[in-house]
Amino acid sequence: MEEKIKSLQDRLNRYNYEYHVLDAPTIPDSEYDKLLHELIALEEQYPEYRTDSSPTVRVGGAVLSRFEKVAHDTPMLSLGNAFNEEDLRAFDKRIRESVGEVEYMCELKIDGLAVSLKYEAGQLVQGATRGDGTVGENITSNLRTIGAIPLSLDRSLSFEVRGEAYMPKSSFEKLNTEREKNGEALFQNPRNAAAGSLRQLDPKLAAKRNLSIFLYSVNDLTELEADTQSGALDELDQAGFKTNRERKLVTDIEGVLEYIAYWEKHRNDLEYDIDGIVIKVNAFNSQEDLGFTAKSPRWAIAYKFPAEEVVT
Ligand SMILES: NC(=O)c1cnc(N)c2cc(Br)sc12
Repeated sequence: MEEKIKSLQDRLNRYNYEYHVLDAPTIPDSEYDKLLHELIALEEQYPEYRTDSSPTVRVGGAVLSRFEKVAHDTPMLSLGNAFNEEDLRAFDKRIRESVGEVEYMCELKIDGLAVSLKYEAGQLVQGATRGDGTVGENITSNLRTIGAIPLSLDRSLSFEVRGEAYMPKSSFEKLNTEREKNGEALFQNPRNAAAGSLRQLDPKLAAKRNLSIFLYSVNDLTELEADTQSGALDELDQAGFKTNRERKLVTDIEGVLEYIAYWEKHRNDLEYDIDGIVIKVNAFNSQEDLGFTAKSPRWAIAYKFPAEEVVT
């Protein structure tokens, strides 16, 4: 019986990955639900086989009275900002004067909530908010309800990954329509809705909010072979994490400016909100040479889109 339960758990975790990470389900939702209920019944009968990484425990957990504070192993820093081409060229000049010619990794700046996920031997052991950058809140039970977050990895990796939890625009519209019907206050934007959802003390409520996540950095690189940001993101893909596929490696600041111009024009075609572009020096050895200021990395900058005129 253990084999049957284990294989059903693995099968459902795979389907979950296809649906939430690849956005390419291979079975209809009805089939997934049928198999999930079959597994729930079997785990009721044989609770000794209900492991922490079983797909049936995504929406478990008691209702918390408050969130425990957790200290981050290394601070979750913010980024320096650039508001125009001049700022970007100044950033590029400073980089090149310091470490010579570099490649840049361009990534969309997701308008959500920065979170940290910790894995030990391939198991998700902790999920936390950024908080003040040094101390965050333990919201593991809420983050476990996000389908795009793997509860266990195929490889027995022990590391911390960081990313941005967000609410897709379509889920935001649906949520506000429902809240309007129930006479509840509306959320101003998907970012506030995502933050409000992850602050729910009852994970069953968070589970209903259809949140997702893009992972974009690994905190301790010992477990990875990659020596560039581009390589690290590809390894996160292979490890089963959802990363943002619009990323682009460019060879100079002209490439950065082209990427920014493209997404300034096409950002509304995305299924999620972005508030800018993150530009990073791609090579980790150059990142190490450049280091950090007290507040942010010297090897990255956030280009902020001009605030959109609100059409009243
Ligand atoms: N791709 C990235 O690095 C990225 C995307 N979206 C964001 N909101 C942030 C914030 C920091 Br700090 S980095 C980053």
